[in-house]
Amino acid sequence: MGGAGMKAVKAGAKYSAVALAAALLVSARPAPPPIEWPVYGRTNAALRFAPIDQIDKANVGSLGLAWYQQLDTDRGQESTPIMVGGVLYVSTAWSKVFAFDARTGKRLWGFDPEVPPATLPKGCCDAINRGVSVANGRVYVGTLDGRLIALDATTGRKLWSVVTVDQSKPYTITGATMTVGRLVLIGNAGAEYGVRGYLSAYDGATGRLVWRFYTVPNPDGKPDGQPSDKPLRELAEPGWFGDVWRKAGGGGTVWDSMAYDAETGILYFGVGNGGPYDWHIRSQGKGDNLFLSSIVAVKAATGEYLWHYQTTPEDSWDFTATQQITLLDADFKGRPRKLLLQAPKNGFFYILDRITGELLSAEPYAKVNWANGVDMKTGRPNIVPGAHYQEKPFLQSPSGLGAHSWHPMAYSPQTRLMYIPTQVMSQLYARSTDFTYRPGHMNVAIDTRTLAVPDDPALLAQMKASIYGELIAWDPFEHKIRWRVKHPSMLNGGVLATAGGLVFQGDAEGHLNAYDASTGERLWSYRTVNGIVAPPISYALDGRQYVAVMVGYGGPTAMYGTIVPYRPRLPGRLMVFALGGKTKAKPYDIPAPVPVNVAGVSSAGDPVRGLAAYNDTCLVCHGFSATGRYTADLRRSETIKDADIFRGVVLDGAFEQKGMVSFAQYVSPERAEDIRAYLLQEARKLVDRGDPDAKTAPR
Ligand SMILES: O=C(O)c1cc(C(=O)O)c2c(n1)C(=O)C(=O)c1cc(C(=O)O)[nH]c1-2
Ligand SMILES: [Ca+2]
Repeated sequence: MGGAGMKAVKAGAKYSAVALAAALLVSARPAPPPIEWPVYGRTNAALRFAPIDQIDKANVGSLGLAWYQQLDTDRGQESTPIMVGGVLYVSTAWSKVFAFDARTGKRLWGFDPEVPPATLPKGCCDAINRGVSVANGRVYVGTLDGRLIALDATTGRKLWSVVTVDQSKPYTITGATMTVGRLVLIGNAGAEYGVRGYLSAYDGATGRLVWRFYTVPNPDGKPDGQPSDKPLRELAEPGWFGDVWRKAGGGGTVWDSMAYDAETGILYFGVGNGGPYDWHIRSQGKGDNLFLSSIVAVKAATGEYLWHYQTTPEDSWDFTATQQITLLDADFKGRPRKLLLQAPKNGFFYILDRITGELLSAEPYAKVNWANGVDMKTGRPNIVPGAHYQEKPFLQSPSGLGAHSWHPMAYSPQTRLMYIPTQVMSQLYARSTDFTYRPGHMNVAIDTRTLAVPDDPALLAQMKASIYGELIAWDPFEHKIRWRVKHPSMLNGGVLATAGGLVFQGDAEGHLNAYDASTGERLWSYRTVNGIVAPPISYALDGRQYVAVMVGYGGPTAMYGTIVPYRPRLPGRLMVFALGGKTKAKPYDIPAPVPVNVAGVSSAGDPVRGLAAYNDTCLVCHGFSATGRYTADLRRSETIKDADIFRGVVLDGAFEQKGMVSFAQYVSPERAEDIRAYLLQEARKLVDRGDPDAKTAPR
């Protein structure tokens, strides 16, 4: 018997009869052996299933906080903690890395790669990082500004660092690294801005580049001297047209998922959307634009191409196939097969034969109106007329945020269900009539003005009600949702399934929840106050099962201010739970909402031009219609009251230390004044409405 059961009994006795009964159940169970969470998806097949059952349906009610650590950043925390050798390794916003004793929470070391704040405007989605990999005594992290760094796992000392991107271009890195044998793999991001995507494999001991797989053709028409040359020449190049993609780089960033099958030596990775979005602008409305929105299989050792499956040919919608790739050996139609499962943004759930790439199943797991199913003979979606939004705007489901984004899903072999965190949201896609490629800017080539938050309270209420999140229990073999839980907001946490018959997920409102994996009944909930987007993990040490999660809301939700509940930006935390845990987290210091005060303030700028400039430059962080959350609410900012002060912030970088760097290379002084005029207009709308936002406090 390990100590865990006994500890739980003692703790339970202090609390309630229910907790005591639950803890007694625990003590009847053999203590779990040590079980690690050694890689991003727990195994390289990425089921995110923890084979530990100490915490189960009967006793989860007595789960409590064992320890926590407050982080030094209040931006989005997306990382999956890695637990090996009794140490928890996490990355945080700004690509920092920390090591903690997994039992006690004692901090062992920290590493700050000192990412320049000026990197922030190069990225779409906050200063996030999804995690490290740990192998051969080293910890590997990709940094927002495009470096790959190896640290000594014992001391956190830097061993080597290489630049993996052209830092003069708008590349960023948000994805977790992955190690396969002696190789460390890292992708990059930036398809919204204009880059060419690729995946790199480095020698983990030295940092030497071993191979690189580019996902779209070289705009110069030259070979790269890499294993992607041949498939790009033979398969991809004939399907790209015109010049716009050459300037913009084409997109196809590998910003999230990878999976590895050690038995076959095959590496799988997901490729992102096209840049710019509109296929008619990007490629003259012709060609499939390989390998955009594709799952690609290569030999891990060499990067040699094996097969690909393109989920969204003719991508015009930011439909990435970078979402989690899960490898599963299971019976499919009565025959044991090696399967690959993915729920990409486009709303279809795909099952492929992972050896041959053959498409076995493609069924919608969410509302899909851009395609009438997938043709199983050709593997192509039947794209509906009008979905390309050329004649008129198209109200599309799913939205560009995806029915499912990077937030990890989990599969339980016990229930044979896939638990997927989804978004219920449609998006009005409208053609941009005046697109010209501008280096370093957002280069999406859609009209973002159609995405404005409505002023009319009734329309706004309608919009809010139509956008939310769900956790669905998807039966991949019967194509049915077995249960669903509705969340008030979209973009909730990633998912963990455990052998205790439980599914854990955090939500945007800041609860960590445990559900019955069979029914979806909520059995336990812990209020963190901050929001959660990261996935929980579970491990066992000294006979005690732990559940760990990074807490801290952020990511692209900043764009959707008014349509998600008000959350002030709060410092992130790593929180670790166990049965009978009784640590009390210190209450957050929650700042009061700032009232709007623009009486008597005027501007010589033009608010209409200001809106266009704002959407180009400010929108991604400060939100549609300036309603953004998690960054300064510009309608309440003192800076908009004075032209000189506003210019000082926008053009001279007065708030650089907060991450608001100078935008002088993107915005002229005249345009800055137009933006100020637009912000004053939006602030006055708040005043006219009686500032309802300011009354909303965190629940
Ligand atoms: O095309 C890209 O390069 C790219 C990168 C990223 C990223 O690096 O996080 C996201 C996206 N696209 C994207 O489309 C998207 O919806 C998204 C959501 C998030 C997030 O962290 O929540 N990142 C990204
Ligand atoms: Ca994207």
